[in-house]
Amino acid sequence: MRLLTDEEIGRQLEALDGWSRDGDVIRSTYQAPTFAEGIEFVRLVAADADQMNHHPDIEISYTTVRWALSTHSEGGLTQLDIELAHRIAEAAEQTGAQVSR
Ligand SMILES: C[C@H](O)[C@H](O)[C@H]1CNC2=NC(N)=NC(=O)C2=N1
Repeated sequence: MRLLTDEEIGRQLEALDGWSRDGDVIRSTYQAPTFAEGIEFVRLVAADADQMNHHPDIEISYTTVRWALSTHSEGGLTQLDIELAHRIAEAAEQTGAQVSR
């Protein structure tokens, strides 16, 4: 999978609420209603990640879930990171997690 251009990344991030670029990584922070729902949120994304064979960095702190996406094998951002960010947004909807700013 090829690296995305700066322009491709910027344009696609406009359609992803709560995500921002930090160099070779895209990041977001979500708040889940409860710790258990935060874990369920992570569990749903874990299943998607295994299916895609593309895995996020995850930091869980009580009801706060922080995500960092990058394609390690390419050393930057690819379409897989954008796709996984969309799947995270869907899992958030299913578990009541909200973008945190
Ligand atoms: C062998 C396997 O395909 C690789 O280790 C995969 C697994 N998941 C991955 N996830 C991410 N985010 N980047 C990778 O380069 C990557 N590589």
